[in-house]
Amino acid sequence: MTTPSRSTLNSLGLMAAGGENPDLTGIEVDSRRVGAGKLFAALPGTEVHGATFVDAALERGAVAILTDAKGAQLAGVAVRTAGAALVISENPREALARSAALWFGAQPETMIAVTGTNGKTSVSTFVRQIWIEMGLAAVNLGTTGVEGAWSAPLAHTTPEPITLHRTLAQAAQAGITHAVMEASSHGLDQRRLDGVTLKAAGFTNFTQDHLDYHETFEAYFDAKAALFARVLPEDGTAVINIDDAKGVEMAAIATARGCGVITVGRDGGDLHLRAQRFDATGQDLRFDWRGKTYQKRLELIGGFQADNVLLAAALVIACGADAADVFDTIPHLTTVRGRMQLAATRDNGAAVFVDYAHTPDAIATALSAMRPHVMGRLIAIVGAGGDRDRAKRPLMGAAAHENADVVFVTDDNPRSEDPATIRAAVMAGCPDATEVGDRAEAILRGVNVLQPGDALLIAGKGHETGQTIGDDVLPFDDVEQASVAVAALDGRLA
Ligand SMILES: CC(=O)N[C@H]1[C@@H](OP(=O)(O)OP(=O)(O)OC[C@H]2O[C@@H](n3ccc(=O)[nH]c3=O)[C@H](O)[C@@H]2O)O[C@H](CO)[C@@H](O)[C@@H]1O[C@H](C)C(=O)N[C@@H](C)C(=O)N[C@H](CCC(=O)O)C(=O)O
Ligand SMILES: Nc1ncnc2c1ncn2[C@@H]1O[C@H](COP(=O)(O)OP(=O)(O)OP(=O)(O)O)[C@@H](O)[C@H]1O
Ligand SMILES: N[C@H](CCC[C@H](N)C(=O)O)C(=O)O
Ligand SMILES: [Mg+2]
Repeated sequence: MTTPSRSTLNSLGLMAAGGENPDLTGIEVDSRRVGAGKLFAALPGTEVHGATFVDAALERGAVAILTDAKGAQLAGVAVRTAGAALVISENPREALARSAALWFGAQPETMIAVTGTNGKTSVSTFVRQIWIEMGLAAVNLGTTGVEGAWSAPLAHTTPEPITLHRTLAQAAQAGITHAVMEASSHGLDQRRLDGVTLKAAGFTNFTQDHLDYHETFEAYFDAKAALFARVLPEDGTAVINIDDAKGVEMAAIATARGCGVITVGRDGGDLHLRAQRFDATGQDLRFDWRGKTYQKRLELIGGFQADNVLLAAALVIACGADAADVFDTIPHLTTVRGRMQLAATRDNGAAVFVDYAHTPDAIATALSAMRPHVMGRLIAIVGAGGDRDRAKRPLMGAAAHENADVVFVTDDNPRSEDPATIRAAVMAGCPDATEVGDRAEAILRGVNVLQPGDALLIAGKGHETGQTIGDDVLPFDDVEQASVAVAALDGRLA
Protein backbone atom coordinates (compact mmCIF):
# COMPACT_ATOMS: atom_id res chain seq x y z
CA MET A 1 0.00 0.00 0.00
CA THR A 2 1.14 3.53 -0.77
CA THR A 3 1.81 5.51 2.43
CA PRO A 4 3.90 8.57 3.18
CA SER A 5 7.01 7.93 5.30
CA ARG A 6 5.68 10.02 8.19
CA SER A 7 2.41 11.81 8.56
CA THR A 8 0.94 13.79 11.42
CA LEU A 9 -2.57 15.02 11.96
CA ASN A 10 -1.56 18.58 11.00
CA SER A 11 0.22 17.46 7.82
CA LEU A 12 -3.16 16.13 6.65
CA GLY A 13 -4.66 19.59 7.17
CA LEU A 14 -6.44 18.59 10.41
CA MET A 15 -6.33 20.48 13.71
CA ALA A 16 -7.30 18.84 17.02
CA ALA A 17 -9.51 20.83 19.40
CA GLY A 18 -6.84 20.44 22.12
CA GLY A 19 -3.89 21.17 19.80
CA GLU A 20 -2.47 17.59 19.87
CA ASN A 21 -0.64 16.47 16.72
CA PRO A 22 -0.10 12.69 16.86
CA ASP A 23 1.83 10.70 14.26
CA LEU A 24 -0.59 8.60 12.21
CA THR A 25 -0.25 5.13 10.75
CA GLY A 26 -3.37 5.35 8.57
CA ILE A 27 -6.94 6.60 8.12
CA GLU A 28 -10.11 4.48 8.40
CA VAL A 29 -13.81 5.15 7.99
CA ASP A 30 -14.93 1.81 9.45
CA SER A 31 -14.11 1.11 13.10
CA ARG A 32 -13.67 -2.57 12.28
CA ARG A 33 -10.62 -1.74 10.17
CA VAL A 34 -8.94 0.54 12.72
CA GLY A 35 -5.50 -0.48 14.04
CA ALA A 36 -2.88 1.11 16.32
CA GLY A 37 -2.00 4.73 15.53
CA LYS A 38 -4.85 5.32 13.09
CA LEU A 39 -7.22 8.20 12.54
CA PHE A 40 -10.87 7.08 12.65
CA ALA A 41 -13.30 9.25 10.70
CA ALA A 42 -16.60 8.91 12.60
CA LEU A 43 -19.04 10.10 9.95
CA PRO A 44 -22.76 10.85 10.22
CA GLY A 45 -24.30 7.92 8.34
CA THR A 46 -27.62 7.23 6.70
CA GLU A 47 -28.26 4.39 9.20
CA VAL A 48 -26.21 5.33 12.25
CA HIS A 49 -23.66 7.95 13.37
CA GLY A 50 -20.10 6.66 13.07
CA ALA A 51 -19.42 8.17 16.51
CA THR A 52 -21.34 5.18 17.92
CA PHE A 53 -18.23 3.15 17.09
CA VAL A 54 -15.61 5.48 18.61
CA ASP A 55 -15.20 3.27 21.71
CA ALA A 56 -14.48 0.30 19.47
CA ALA A 57 -12.01 2.36 17.41
CA LEU A 58 -10.21 3.59 20.54
CA GLU A 59 -9.96 0.03 21.86
CA ARG A 60 -8.33 -0.93 18.58
CA GLY A 61 -5.70 1.79 19.02
CA ALA A 62 -7.08 4.87 17.24
CA VAL A 63 -5.07 7.98 18.21
CA ALA A 64 -7.30 10.57 16.52
CA ILE A 65 -11.01 10.89 15.81
CA LEU A 66 -12.41 13.11 13.04
CA THR A 67 -16.11 13.87 13.44
CA ASP A 68 -18.79 16.58 13.43
CA ALA A 69 -20.38 18.48 16.35
CA LYS A 70 -22.96 15.72 16.88
CA GLY A 71 -20.20 13.10 16.92
CA ALA A 72 -18.23 15.16 19.44
CA GLN A 73 -21.30 15.32 21.65
CA LEU A 74 -21.73 11.55 21.43
CA ALA A 75 -18.10 10.53 21.84
CA GLY A 76 -16.05 13.56 22.96
CA VAL A 77 -15.68 12.38 26.57
CA ALA A 78 -14.50 8.92 25.54
CA VAL A 79 -11.93 10.44 23.14
CA ARG A 80 -10.52 12.77 25.80
CA THR A 81 -10.46 10.03 28.44
CA ALA A 82 -8.46 7.85 26.07
CA GLY A 83 -6.03 10.74 25.43
CA ALA A 84 -6.76 10.70 21.69
CA ALA A 85 -6.97 13.81 19.50
CA LEU A 86 -10.46 15.06 18.63
CA VAL A 87 -10.93 16.92 15.34
CA ILE A 88 -14.34 18.54 14.93
CA SER A 89 -15.29 19.58 11.42
CA GLU A 90 -18.44 21.14 10.00
CA ASN A 91 -18.08 18.73 7.11
CA PRO A 92 -16.10 15.68 8.19
CA ARG A 93 -16.71 13.91 4.86
CA GLU A 94 -14.98 16.74 2.99
CA ALA A 95 -12.17 16.83 5.58
CA LEU A 96 -11.76 13.07 5.14
CA ALA A 97 -11.56 13.43 1.34
CA ARG A 98 -8.87 16.12 1.57
CA SER A 99 -6.90 14.18 4.21
CA ALA A 100 -7.04 11.00 2.12
CA ALA A 101 -5.66 12.93 -0.88
CA LEU A 102 -2.75 14.21 1.24
CA TRP A 103 -2.19 10.82 2.89
CA PHE A 104 -1.81 8.91 -0.38
CA GLY A 105 -0.13 11.90 -1.98
CA ALA A 106 -0.37 11.22 -5.72
CA GLN A 107 -2.89 11.05 -8.54
CA PRO A 108 -2.57 10.84 -12.34
CA GLU A 109 -1.63 14.34 -13.49
CA THR A 110 -4.57 14.85 -15.81
CA MET A 111 -7.94 13.94 -14.32
CA ILE A 112 -11.54 14.24 -15.48
CA ALA A 113 -14.81 13.43 -13.66
CA VAL A 114 -18.11 12.73 -15.41
CA THR A 115 -21.58 13.04 -13.88
CA GLY A 116 -25.16 12.59 -15.14
CA THR A 117 -27.95 10.04 -14.68
CA ASN A 118 -26.99 7.90 -17.68
CA GLY A 119 -23.83 7.61 -19.75
CA LYS A 120 -21.09 8.11 -17.12
CA THR A 121 -19.45 4.71 -17.69
CA SER A 122 -19.84 5.06 -21.46
CA VAL A 123 -18.31 8.55 -21.64
CA SER A 124 -15.49 7.61 -19.24
CA THR A 125 -14.67 4.51 -21.27
CA PHE A 126 -14.61 6.52 -24.51
CA VAL A 127 -12.33 9.17 -22.92
CA ARG A 128 -9.94 6.41 -21.86
CA GLN A 129 -10.07 4.77 -25.31
CA ILE A 130 -9.33 8.14 -27.00
CA TRP A 131 -6.37 8.82 -24.71
CA ILE A 132 -4.97 5.33 -25.31
CA GLU A 133 -5.41 5.73 -29.09
CA MET A 134 -3.37 8.93 -28.71
CA GLY A 135 -0.58 6.99 -27.04
CA LEU A 136 -1.22 8.10 -23.45
CA ALA A 137 -1.16 5.88 -20.33
CA ALA A 138 -4.82 6.16 -19.32
CA VAL A 139 -7.48 4.50 -17.17
CA ASN A 140 -11.18 4.97 -16.45
CA LEU A 141 -12.56 4.34 -12.93
CA GLY A 142 -16.18 3.58 -12.13
CA THR A 143 -18.97 1.01 -12.29
CA THR A 144 -16.82 -1.42 -14.28
CA GLY A 145 -13.77 -1.03 -12.00
CA VAL A 146 -10.45 0.46 -13.12
CA GLU A 147 -9.90 -0.32 -16.80
CA GLY A 148 -7.31 0.59 -19.42
CA ALA A 149 -3.54 0.68 -19.16
CA TRP A 150 -3.81 -0.50 -15.53
CA SER A 151 -6.70 -2.37 -13.94
CA ALA A 152 -8.22 -3.12 -10.54
CA PRO A 153 -11.67 -4.06 -9.26
CA LEU A 154 -13.87 -1.46 -7.51
CA ALA A 155 -16.98 -2.09 -5.40
CA HIS A 156 -18.55 1.31 -6.06
CA THR A 157 -19.06 3.64 -9.02
CA THR A 158 -17.38 6.41 -6.99
CA PRO A 159 -15.35 4.76 -4.20
CA GLU A 160 -15.12 6.33 -0.74
CA PRO A 161 -12.10 8.65 -0.43
CA ILE A 162 -9.69 6.18 1.15
CA THR A 163 -10.16 3.55 -1.57
CA LEU A 164 -10.28 6.27 -4.23
CA HIS A 165 -7.02 7.96 -3.29
CA ARG A 166 -5.23 4.68 -2.60
CA THR A 167 -6.24 3.55 -6.10
CA LEU A 168 -5.25 6.85 -7.73
CA ALA A 169 -1.86 6.79 -6.01
CA GLN A 170 -1.26 3.19 -7.10
CA ALA A 171 -2.24 4.08 -10.67
CA ALA A 172 0.11 7.09 -10.67
CA GLN A 173 2.93 4.89 -9.37
CA ALA A 174 2.21 2.40 -12.15
CA GLY A 175 2.87 5.22 -14.65
CA ILE A 176 -0.73 6.25 -15.38
CA THR A 177 -0.74 9.93 -16.38
CA HIS A 178 -4.39 10.29 -17.43
CA ALA A 179 -7.51 9.16 -15.55
CA VAL A 180 -11.23 9.71 -15.93
CA MET A 181 -13.66 8.83 -13.16
CA GLU A 182 -17.42 8.59 -12.71
CA ALA A 183 -18.94 10.99 -10.19
CA SER A 184 -22.11 9.33 -8.89
CA SER A 185 -24.70 11.45 -7.11
CA HIS A 186 -24.04 9.48 -3.89
CA GLY A 187 -20.32 10.12 -4.34
CA LEU A 188 -20.82 13.86 -4.86
CA ASP A 189 -23.33 14.15 -2.01
CA GLN A 190 -20.92 12.36 0.33
CA ARG A 191 -17.97 14.40 -0.99
CA ARG A 192 -16.06 11.25 -1.89
CA LEU A 193 -14.13 13.03 -4.68
CA ASP A 194 -13.59 16.44 -3.12
CA GLY A 195 -9.87 15.70 -2.71
CA VAL A 196 -9.28 14.95 -6.42
CA THR A 197 -7.71 17.69 -8.56
CA LEU A 198 -9.63 17.90 -11.83
CA LYS A 199 -8.73 19.52 -15.16
CA ALA A 200 -12.21 19.02 -16.61
CA ALA A 201 -15.67 17.76 -15.64
CA GLY A 202 -18.44 16.42 -17.87
CA PHE A 203 -22.24 16.36 -17.68
CA THR A 204 -24.29 13.84 -19.70
CA ASN A 205 -27.97 14.23 -18.76
CA PHE A 206 -30.42 14.41 -15.87
CA THR A 207 -33.48 12.14 -15.50
CA GLN A 208 -34.98 9.98 -12.75
CA ASP A 209 -32.93 7.65 -10.55
CA HIS A 210 -31.87 7.25 -6.92
CA LEU A 211 -34.87 9.07 -5.43
CA ASP A 212 -34.73 6.49 -2.63
CA TYR A 213 -31.53 8.23 -1.45
CA HIS A 214 -32.00 11.87 -2.50
CA GLU A 215 -35.81 11.95 -1.98
CA THR A 216 -36.44 14.95 -4.28
CA PHE A 217 -35.37 15.86 -7.81
CA GLU A 218 -33.98 19.13 -6.40
CA ALA A 219 -31.70 17.33 -3.96
CA TYR A 220 -30.63 14.90 -6.72
CA PHE A 221 -29.88 17.86 -9.03
CA ASP A 222 -27.94 19.72 -6.30
CA ALA A 223 -25.81 16.62 -5.70
CA LYS A 224 -24.86 16.43 -9.40
CA ALA A 225 -24.45 20.20 -9.72
CA ALA A 226 -21.84 20.09 -6.93
CA LEU A 227 -19.36 18.78 -9.49
CA PHE A 228 -19.47 22.21 -11.17
CA ALA A 229 -20.38 24.32 -8.14
CA ARG A 230 -17.66 22.92 -5.86
CA VAL A 231 -15.39 20.10 -7.05
CA LEU A 232 -14.15 21.44 -10.41
CA PRO A 233 -11.48 24.11 -9.72
CA GLU A 234 -12.01 27.59 -11.14
CA ASP A 235 -9.23 27.03 -13.69
CA GLY A 236 -10.91 23.81 -14.85
CA THR A 237 -13.24 23.34 -17.81
CA ALA A 238 -16.85 22.13 -17.69
CA VAL A 239 -17.96 20.11 -20.72
CA ILE A 240 -21.72 20.07 -20.89
CA ASN A 241 -24.43 18.40 -22.96
CA ILE A 242 -26.74 21.37 -23.54
CA ASP A 243 -29.48 19.34 -25.28
CA ASP A 244 -30.60 18.62 -21.70
CA ALA A 245 -32.23 21.68 -20.07
CA LYS A 246 -30.42 20.81 -16.84
CA GLY A 247 -27.15 21.03 -18.80
CA VAL A 248 -27.87 24.68 -19.50
CA GLU A 249 -28.18 25.19 -15.72
CA MET A 250 -24.92 23.30 -15.10
CA ALA A 251 -23.14 25.49 -17.66
CA ALA A 252 -24.45 28.63 -15.92
CA ILE A 253 -23.19 27.34 -12.55
CA ALA A 254 -19.70 26.71 -14.00
CA THR A 255 -19.62 30.06 -15.84
CA ALA A 256 -20.61 31.94 -12.67
CA ARG A 257 -17.55 30.48 -10.92
CA GLY A 258 -15.25 31.52 -13.77
CA CYS A 259 -14.60 27.98 -15.05
CA GLY A 260 -14.10 27.42 -18.77
CA VAL A 261 -17.15 25.91 -20.49
CA ILE A 262 -17.36 23.81 -23.66
CA THR A 263 -20.89 22.99 -24.81
CA VAL A 264 -21.85 19.89 -26.81
CA GLY A 265 -25.21 19.29 -28.47
CA ARG A 266 -27.47 18.52 -31.40
CA ASP A 267 -29.27 21.85 -31.31
CA GLY A 268 -26.05 23.82 -31.16
CA GLY A 269 -22.96 24.04 -28.98
CA ASP A 270 -19.23 24.42 -29.49
CA LEU A 271 -19.15 20.79 -30.60
CA HIS A 272 -22.31 20.48 -32.66
CA LEU A 273 -23.63 17.12 -33.91
CA ARG A 274 -25.33 18.01 -37.21
CA ALA A 275 -26.23 14.66 -38.78
CA GLN A 276 -26.18 10.90 -38.26
CA ARG A 277 -26.71 8.11 -40.82
CA PHE A 278 -27.43 4.64 -39.42
CA ASP A 279 -26.81 1.19 -40.88
CA ALA A 280 -26.69 -2.37 -39.58
CA THR A 281 -23.21 -2.11 -38.02
CA GLY A 282 -22.96 1.51 -36.91
CA GLN A 283 -23.32 5.11 -37.98
CA ASP A 284 -21.65 8.02 -39.79
CA LEU A 285 -21.42 11.30 -37.91
CA ARG A 286 -21.18 14.86 -39.22
CA PHE A 287 -20.26 17.54 -36.70
CA ASP A 288 -18.81 21.05 -36.39
CA TRP A 289 -16.03 22.25 -34.10
CA ARG A 290 -14.80 25.85 -34.14
CA GLY A 291 -15.95 26.65 -37.70
CA LYS A 292 -14.80 23.37 -39.24
CA THR A 293 -16.96 20.40 -40.30
CA TYR A 294 -15.84 16.81 -39.74
CA GLN A 295 -17.33 13.51 -40.90
CA LYS A 296 -16.37 10.34 -39.06
CA ARG A 297 -17.42 6.69 -38.96
CA LEU A 298 -18.55 5.29 -35.57
CA GLU A 299 -18.76 1.50 -35.37
CA LEU A 300 -21.39 1.52 -32.60
CA ILE A 301 -25.13 0.92 -32.47
CA GLY A 302 -27.39 3.61 -30.99
CA GLY A 303 -27.75 7.30 -31.76
CA PHE A 304 -27.05 8.30 -28.13
CA GLN A 305 -23.59 6.77 -28.35
CA ALA A 306 -22.68 9.67 -30.63
CA ASP A 307 -23.63 12.11 -27.85
CA ASN A 308 -21.44 10.14 -25.44
CA VAL A 309 -18.52 9.99 -27.90
CA LEU A 310 -18.65 13.72 -28.67
CA LEU A 311 -18.83 14.58 -24.96
CA ALA A 312 -15.78 12.35 -24.44
CA ALA A 313 -13.94 14.01 -27.35
CA ALA A 314 -14.67 17.49 -25.96
CA LEU A 315 -13.40 16.43 -22.51
CA VAL A 316 -10.10 15.27 -24.02
CA ILE A 317 -9.86 18.56 -25.97
CA ALA A 318 -10.60 20.46 -22.72
CA CYS A 319 -7.48 18.81 -21.23
CA GLY A 320 -5.34 20.27 -24.00
CA ALA A 321 -5.34 17.75 -26.88
CA ASP A 322 -5.47 18.81 -30.53
CA ALA A 323 -9.07 18.55 -31.78
CA ALA A 324 -8.27 16.97 -35.16
CA ASP A 325 -6.13 14.28 -33.47
CA VAL A 326 -8.98 13.55 -31.06
CA PHE A 327 -11.58 13.23 -33.85
CA ASP A 328 -9.25 10.87 -35.78
CA THR A 329 -9.68 8.30 -32.99
CA ILE A 330 -13.50 8.07 -33.39
CA PRO A 331 -13.48 5.24 -35.99
CA HIS A 332 -11.33 3.17 -33.61
CA LEU A 333 -13.71 3.33 -30.63
CA THR A 334 -15.20 0.01 -29.54
CA THR A 335 -18.25 -1.16 -27.59
CA VAL A 336 -18.36 -0.35 -23.90
CA ARG A 337 -18.84 -3.66 -22.07
CA GLY A 338 -22.56 -4.30 -21.51
CA ARG A 339 -23.68 -1.10 -23.27
CA MET A 340 -25.55 -1.83 -26.53
CA GLN A 341 -23.28 -4.85 -26.86
CA LEU A 342 -24.06 -7.30 -29.65
CA ALA A 343 -24.23 -10.56 -27.69
CA ALA A 344 -25.40 -13.08 -30.30
CA THR A 345 -27.02 -13.39 -33.72
CA ARG A 346 -29.60 -16.02 -34.68
CA ASP A 347 -29.25 -18.05 -37.89
CA ASN A 348 -32.15 -15.98 -39.28
CA GLY A 349 -30.08 -12.79 -38.80
CA ALA A 350 -31.98 -11.46 -35.78
CA ALA A 351 -29.61 -9.78 -33.31
CA VAL A 352 -29.50 -9.90 -29.50
CA PHE A 353 -28.12 -6.87 -27.63
CA VAL A 354 -27.24 -6.55 -23.95
CA ASP A 355 -27.53 -3.11 -22.35
CA TYR A 356 -27.27 -1.64 -18.85
CA ALA A 357 -30.46 0.44 -19.12
CA HIS A 358 -31.85 0.48 -15.55
CA THR A 359 -33.73 3.78 -15.51
CA PRO A 360 -36.93 4.76 -17.38
CA ASP A 361 -35.02 7.19 -19.59
CA ALA A 362 -32.25 4.70 -20.37
CA ILE A 363 -34.80 2.03 -21.41
CA ALA A 364 -36.57 4.51 -23.69
CA THR A 365 -33.26 5.76 -25.08
CA ALA A 366 -31.78 2.30 -25.66
CA LEU A 367 -34.91 0.94 -27.39
CA SER A 368 -35.58 4.00 -29.52
CA ALA A 369 -31.89 4.09 -30.47
CA MET A 370 -32.18 0.56 -31.88
CA ARG A 371 -35.12 1.40 -34.18
CA PRO A 372 -33.14 2.95 -37.05
CA HIS A 373 -30.86 -0.12 -37.12
CA VAL A 374 -33.73 -2.68 -37.08
CA MET A 375 -36.19 -3.52 -39.89
CA GLY A 376 -38.44 -5.90 -37.94
CA ARG A 377 -39.85 -5.92 -34.41
CA LEU A 378 -38.12 -4.81 -31.24
CA ILE A 379 -38.37 -7.28 -28.33
CA ALA A 380 -37.42 -6.07 -24.83
CA ILE A 381 -36.59 -7.92 -21.62
CA VAL A 382 -36.74 -5.63 -18.58
CA GLY A 383 -36.72 -5.89 -14.79
CA ALA A 384 -35.99 -3.58 -11.87
CA GLY A 385 -33.57 -4.03 -8.97
CA GLY A 386 -34.66 -4.62 -5.38
CA ASP A 387 -33.69 -2.18 -2.57
CA ARG A 388 -33.48 0.65 -5.10
CA ASP A 389 -35.76 3.52 -6.21
CA ARG A 390 -39.29 1.99 -6.20
CA ALA A 391 -40.89 4.89 -8.04
CA LYS A 392 -38.95 4.11 -11.21
CA ARG A 393 -40.39 0.57 -11.62
CA PRO A 394 -43.73 1.29 -13.38
CA LEU A 395 -41.99 4.00 -15.40
CA MET A 396 -39.43 1.45 -16.59
CA GLY A 397 -42.31 -0.84 -17.62
CA ALA A 398 -44.02 2.03 -19.43
CA ALA A 399 -40.79 2.98 -21.24
CA ALA A 400 -40.54 -0.63 -22.52
CA HIS A 401 -44.24 -0.68 -23.47
CA GLU A 402 -43.93 2.57 -25.44
CA ASN A 403 -40.71 1.74 -27.25
CA ALA A 404 -40.79 -2.04 -27.89
CA ASP A 405 -43.23 -4.27 -29.79
CA VAL A 406 -43.01 -7.23 -27.40
CA VAL A 407 -42.03 -7.02 -23.72
CA PHE A 408 -40.96 -9.65 -21.17
CA VAL A 409 -40.73 -8.65 -17.50
CA THR A 410 -38.22 -10.56 -15.40
CA ASP A 411 -36.00 -10.36 -12.30
CA ASP A 412 -32.93 -8.11 -11.93
CA ASN A 413 -31.16 -8.41 -8.57
CA PRO A 414 -34.21 -8.64 -6.28
CA ARG A 415 -31.82 -8.36 -3.29
CA SER A 416 -33.85 -8.40 -0.02
CA GLU A 417 -37.23 -7.80 -1.72
CA ASP A 418 -39.91 -10.22 -2.94
CA PRO A 419 -39.20 -10.63 -6.69
CA ALA A 420 -42.91 -11.04 -7.56
CA THR A 421 -43.74 -7.69 -5.94
CA ILE A 422 -41.02 -5.92 -7.97
CA ARG A 423 -42.24 -7.57 -11.19
CA ALA A 424 -45.82 -6.53 -10.41
CA ALA A 425 -44.68 -2.91 -10.05
CA VAL A 426 -42.91 -3.05 -13.44
CA MET A 427 -45.94 -4.84 -15.03
CA ALA A 428 -48.15 -1.94 -13.86
CA GLY A 429 -46.44 0.13 -16.57
CA CYS A 430 -46.73 -2.53 -19.29
CA PRO A 431 -49.81 -4.68 -18.57
CA ASP A 432 -49.57 -6.49 -21.93
CA ALA A 433 -46.09 -7.81 -21.18
CA THR A 434 -45.33 -11.46 -20.47
CA GLU A 435 -44.06 -12.07 -16.93
CA VAL A 436 -41.26 -14.65 -16.60
CA GLY A 437 -39.55 -14.53 -13.22
CA ASP A 438 -36.55 -16.70 -14.06
CA ARG A 439 -34.16 -14.49 -16.07
CA ALA A 440 -32.57 -17.35 -18.05
CA GLU A 441 -36.03 -18.54 -19.11
CA ALA A 442 -37.06 -14.98 -20.03
CA ILE A 443 -33.98 -14.70 -22.27
CA LEU A 444 -34.73 -18.09 -23.87
CA ARG A 445 -38.31 -17.00 -24.57
CA GLY A 446 -37.20 -13.61 -25.90
CA VAL A 447 -34.70 -15.24 -28.25
CA ASN A 448 -37.31 -17.81 -29.29
CA VAL A 449 -39.74 -15.21 -30.69
CA LEU A 450 -37.08 -13.55 -32.90
CA GLN A 451 -38.07 -13.53 -36.57
CA PRO A 452 -35.82 -12.39 -39.46
CA GLY A 453 -35.17 -8.64 -39.11
CA ASP A 454 -36.19 -8.55 -35.41
CA ALA A 455 -33.85 -7.54 -32.58
CA LEU A 456 -33.89 -8.27 -28.85
CA LEU A 457 -32.68 -5.90 -26.12
CA ILE A 458 -31.87 -7.51 -22.76
CA ALA A 459 -31.87 -4.50 -20.44
CA GLY A 460 -30.66 -3.88 -16.89
CA LYS A 461 -27.60 -5.96 -16.10
CA GLY A 462 -25.09 -4.99 -18.79
CA HIS A 463 -21.62 -6.06 -17.64
CA GLU A 464 -22.86 -7.60 -14.36
CA THR A 465 -21.90 -11.21 -13.71
CA GLY A 466 -24.28 -12.08 -10.89
CA GLN A 467 -27.94 -12.14 -9.90
CA THR A 468 -28.32 -10.97 -6.28
CA ILE A 469 -31.14 -12.81 -4.51
CA GLY A 470 -31.26 -12.13 -0.76
CA ASP A 471 -27.62 -12.21 0.32
CA ASP A 472 -26.62 -14.71 -2.37
CA VAL A 473 -24.96 -13.68 -5.62
CA LEU A 474 -25.63 -16.40 -8.18
CA PRO A 475 -23.45 -16.38 -11.31
CA PHE A 476 -25.42 -14.78 -14.14
CA ASP A 477 -24.20 -13.10 -17.30
CA ASP A 478 -26.71 -11.77 -19.86
CA VAL A 479 -24.20 -12.01 -22.75
CA GLU A 480 -23.45 -15.64 -21.91
CA GLN A 481 -27.14 -16.52 -21.44
CA ALA A 482 -27.98 -14.91 -24.80
CA SER A 483 -25.33 -17.01 -26.57
CA VAL A 484 -26.52 -20.16 -24.84
CA ALA A 485 -30.15 -19.44 -25.79
CA VAL A 486 -29.27 -18.74 -29.42
CA ALA A 487 -27.07 -21.86 -29.61
CA ALA A 488 -29.81 -24.03 -28.07
CA LEU A 489 -32.61 -22.72 -30.30
CA ASP A 490 -30.54 -22.83 -33.50
CA GLY A 491 -29.36 -26.36 -32.74
CA ARG A 492 -25.71 -25.33 -32.30
CA LEU A 493 -25.19 -26.97 -28.91
CA ALA A 494 -22.84 -29.93 -29.05
C1 LIG B 1 -26.18 4.92 1.07
C2 LIG B 1 -24.69 5.13 1.02
O1 LIG B 1 -24.18 5.67 0.06
N1 LIG B 1 -23.98 4.71 2.08
C3 LIG B 1 -22.56 4.98 2.18
C4 LIG B 1 -22.29 5.66 3.48
O2 LIG B 1 -22.64 4.77 4.48
P1 LIG B 1 -23.70 5.17 5.54
O3 LIG B 1 -23.52 6.60 5.87
O4 LIG B 1 -25.03 4.76 5.08
O5 LIG B 1 -23.20 4.21 6.73
P2 LIG B 1 -23.96 3.78 8.05
O6 LIG B 1 -24.27 2.33 7.92
O7 LIG B 1 -25.03 4.74 8.41
O8 LIG B 1 -22.76 3.93 9.09
C5 LIG B 1 -22.23 5.19 9.45
C6 LIG B 1 -20.75 5.13 9.57
O9 LIG B 1 -20.41 4.18 10.58
C7 LIG B 1 -19.36 3.40 10.13
N2 LIG B 1 -19.39 2.10 10.85
C8 LIG B 1 -20.45 1.26 10.72
C9 LIG B 1 -20.47 0.03 11.39
C10 LIG B 1 -19.37 -0.32 12.24
O10 LIG B 1 -19.31 -1.37 12.87
N3 LIG B 1 -18.34 0.57 12.34
C11 LIG B 1 -18.33 1.75 11.65
O11 LIG B 1 -17.35 2.49 11.76
C12 LIG B 1 -19.55 3.28 8.63
O12 LIG B 1 -18.33 3.01 7.97
C13 LIG B 1 -20.07 4.68 8.28
O13 LIG B 1 -19.02 5.56 7.96
O14 LIG B 1 -20.90 5.94 3.66
C14 LIG B 1 -20.09 4.75 3.62
C15 LIG B 1 -18.64 5.17 3.85
O15 LIG B 1 -18.27 6.22 3.03
C16 LIG B 1 -20.27 4.06 2.25
O16 LIG B 1 -19.49 2.88 2.20
C17 LIG B 1 -21.75 3.71 2.05
O17 LIG B 1 -21.93 3.19 0.75
C18 LIG B 1 -22.69 1.99 0.71
C19 LIG B 1 -21.78 0.79 0.92
C20 LIG B 1 -23.44 1.85 -0.66
O18 LIG B 1 -23.85 0.79 -1.03
N4 LIG B 1 -23.59 2.89 -1.40
C21 LIG B 1 -24.25 2.85 -2.72
C22 LIG B 1 -25.75 3.14 -2.65
C23 LIG B 1 -23.57 3.87 -3.60
O19 LIG B 1 -22.78 4.68 -3.10
N5 LIG B 1 -23.84 3.86 -4.90
C24 LIG B 1 -23.28 4.87 -5.77
C25 LIG B 1 -24.10 5.08 -7.01
C26 LIG B 1 -24.24 3.95 -8.00
C27 LIG B 1 -25.02 4.40 -9.24
O20 LIG B 1 -24.69 5.44 -9.83
O21 LIG B 1 -25.98 3.73 -9.59
C28 LIG B 1 -21.82 4.53 -6.09
O22 LIG B 1 -21.06 5.49 -6.31
O23 LIG B 1 -21.47 3.34 -6.13
N1 LIG C 1 -26.26 9.66 -23.32
C1 LIG C 1 -27.20 8.83 -22.91
N2 LIG C 1 -28.50 9.22 -22.84
C2 LIG C 1 -29.46 8.39 -22.41
N3 LIG C 1 -29.24 7.11 -22.06
C3 LIG C 1 -27.98 6.66 -22.10
C4 LIG C 1 -26.90 7.51 -22.52
N4 LIG C 1 -25.76 6.79 -22.44
C5 LIG C 1 -26.09 5.57 -21.98
N5 LIG C 1 -27.42 5.47 -21.79
C6 LIG C 1 -28.19 4.33 -21.29
O1 LIG C 1 -27.86 4.18 -19.91
C7 LIG C 1 -27.30 2.86 -19.67
C8 LIG C 1 -26.18 2.98 -18.68
O2 LIG C 1 -25.09 3.62 -19.32
P1 LIG C 1 -23.77 3.88 -18.50
O3 LIG C 1 -23.39 2.66 -17.80
O4 LIG C 1 -22.79 4.52 -19.40
O5 LIG C 1 -24.36 4.96 -17.45
P2 LIG C 1 -23.92 5.31 -15.99
O6 LIG C 1 -24.30 6.74 -15.83
O7 LIG C 1 -22.51 4.98 -15.80
O8 LIG C 1 -24.81 4.38 -15.06
P3 LIG C 1 -24.57 4.08 -13.44
O9 LIG C 1 -25.34 5.16 -12.73
O10 LIG C 1 -25.14 2.75 -13.20
O11 LIG C 1 -23.10 4.16 -13.17
C9 LIG C 1 -26.82 2.39 -21.03
O12 LIG C 1 -26.79 1.00 -21.05
C10 LIG C 1 -27.84 2.99 -21.96
O13 LIG C 1 -29.02 2.24 -21.98
N1 LIG D 1 -25.49 1.21 -9.89
C1 LIG D 1 -26.88 0.90 -10.07
C2 LIG D 1 -26.96 -0.31 -10.92
C3 LIG D 1 -28.35 -0.92 -11.11
C4 LIG D 1 -28.29 -2.12 -12.00
C5 LIG D 1 -29.47 -3.03 -11.95
N2 LIG D 1 -29.03 -4.29 -12.46
C6 LIG D 1 -30.02 -3.17 -10.53
O1 LIG D 1 -29.57 -4.05 -9.83
O2 LIG D 1 -30.91 -2.38 -10.18
C7 LIG D 1 -27.55 0.71 -8.71
O3 LIG D 1 -26.98 0.04 -7.87
O4 LIG D 1 -28.61 1.26 -8.54
MG1 LIG E 1 -21.63 3.89 -14.35
